[in-house]
Amino acid sequence: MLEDDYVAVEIGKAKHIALVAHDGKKKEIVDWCDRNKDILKGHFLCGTGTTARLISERTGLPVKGYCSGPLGGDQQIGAKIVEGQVDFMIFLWDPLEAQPHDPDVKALLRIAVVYDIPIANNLATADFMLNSIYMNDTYSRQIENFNKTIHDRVEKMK
Ligand SMILES: O=C(CO)COP(=O)(O)O
Repeated sequence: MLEDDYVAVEIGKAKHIALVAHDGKKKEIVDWCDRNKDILKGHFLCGTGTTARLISERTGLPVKGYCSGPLGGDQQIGAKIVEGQVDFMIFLWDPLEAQPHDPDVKALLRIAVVYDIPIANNLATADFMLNSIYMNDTYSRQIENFNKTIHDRVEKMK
């Protein structure tokens, strides 16, 4: 493996956290944020439209809201991941209900994996993440050097 196969992404102590929940999971995420607001207030929060609004209303924390999920909010959060503006995501998707924007949901989960973003899809995982030693420290993620991968593929085609 060559040194430049991977690039390091440095993350500061204050994390950029994306919060997303389907309707059947809204109560869970709002209650969880309320329970953890003393920790969350030290970080930058964003979320899909309705989730962000409900969390903000309950906890008083500032949560930057994007569009509602079915109207493109998942895609906006995905774009923020690509731009390096999300450090981890809590996405409580509902395993018991079909979503009209299922392709967007899949795309968001996919791009989060591509960029090695820690994702909590349930509250137990969210608890583990919030209590991780990395929450109070800097952290360095290693992501694949896509520029190099693409360059290598183009070279092979020549
Ligand atoms: O649909 C969502 C995630 O896929 C969430 O969107 P809202 O937070 O706007 O309900």
